Amino acid sequence: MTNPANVAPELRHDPEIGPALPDALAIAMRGVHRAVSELKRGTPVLITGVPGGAQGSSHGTLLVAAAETVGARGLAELAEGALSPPCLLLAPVRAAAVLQRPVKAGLAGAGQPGAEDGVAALRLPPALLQPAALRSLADPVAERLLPDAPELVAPPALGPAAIALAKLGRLLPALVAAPVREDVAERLGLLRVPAADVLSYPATAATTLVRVAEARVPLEDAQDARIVAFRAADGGIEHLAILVGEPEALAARGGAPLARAHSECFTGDLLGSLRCDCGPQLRGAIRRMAEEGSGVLLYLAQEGRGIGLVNKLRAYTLQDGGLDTLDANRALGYGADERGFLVAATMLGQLGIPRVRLLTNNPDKMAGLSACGIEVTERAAHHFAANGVNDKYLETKAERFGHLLD
Ligand SMILES: Nc1nc2c(ncn2[C@@H]2O[C@H](COP(=O)(O)OP(=O)(O)OP(=O)(O)O)[C@@H](O)[C@H]2O)c(=O)[nH]1
Ligand SMILES: [Zn+2]
Repeated sequence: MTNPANVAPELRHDPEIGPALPDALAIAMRGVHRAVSELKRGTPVLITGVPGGAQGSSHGTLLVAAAETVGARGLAELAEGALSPPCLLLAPVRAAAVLQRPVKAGLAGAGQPGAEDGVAALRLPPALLQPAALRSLADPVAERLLPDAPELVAPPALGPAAIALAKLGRLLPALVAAPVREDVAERLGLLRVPAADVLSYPATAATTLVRVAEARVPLEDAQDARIVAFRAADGGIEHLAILVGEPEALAARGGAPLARAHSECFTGDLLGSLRCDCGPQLRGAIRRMAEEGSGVLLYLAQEGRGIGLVNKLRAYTLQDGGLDTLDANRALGYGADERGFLVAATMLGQLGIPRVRLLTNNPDKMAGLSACGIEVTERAAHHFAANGVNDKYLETKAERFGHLLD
């Protein structure tokens, strides 16, 4: 079941050939994908269109480059294409850390998707317009003494879309930005991406998932298991469903199979990291489904609660410095939890499983799946004993994320 609000009415899925994507949607997704790639390789891009403003005019276009990746060439292009001196876009919490004083949240774009806390902008003195200084401004792990103090300026209207684009690339949400000289942008062949396409990308990718492959994979803990792979229509990130027994048959009879929406954790699931409880939760869920005879585990490509593995490693370093798991995410400029539930709901819908008993301690997962059209008939608690390393992590989940303890 998908959230009808997020599905274009003319969009239909054919399991044989994939989704029949309207051209406009396909072009929009491709454009966002390309823009993310440009940012990751340090190339500036243009974000177009102020909501309710002068669409397509140079005032409605923002030239941006990711602070984390931009090098000398990218900065030279940015300087050449900028109509006025560039500023640095940051999450307000990161700006406050740089300035060492409180910064009011919601300076621009508060309430827009992808920018829940708004955006702050810092004026960049010339000494800070170089790659190492920008990385240091962007990254709390790479902080060092700066030669010149930046100051707050009014953020551009397209700031939230710029931050959202960096987050899609799992980059630090920090971008050098300036209004653009259209003639220079044209000459440099810089890519343009509409802000609206960036902001709607997560919902579009989630609702255009298709089943692309499936195989029987007997597991140590569940002999009768299959893996079904799902891929977004733009060829983006892939998600897996691990089916134990025949949960679809149970669902077809009106039953609610055991289900778990498990976010990928490379360190915990694969390496047995003691910092979290993901490994025991993954294997424990599969064991429980095997004991019961059936169940479905959605293995979601949402590493680090949606901030990606690289940022999760940064968050771990911040946690070693004293922050908890929630504040570490925030210090990086990310939200405490960046995951959405539309992907999981779409997968369940396509598997023909509209109602589930959900293995989780996280009330947000139940509410999120319900909001996307999946009926959660019951919560099945999913606790594992602390291991001496993850004790504080589990405490934080209970105290600050509201995870249920029973
Ligand atoms: N950012 C960040 N992510 C973490 C940290 N520790 C674990 N994770 C990630 O958190 C996710 C764990 O998610 P889940 O176990 O599915 O969900 P949950 O919110 O704990 O809820 P449950 O269903 O009760 O387990 C994985 O993507 C991990 O990579 C951390 O310290 N920081
Ligand atoms: Zn983990």
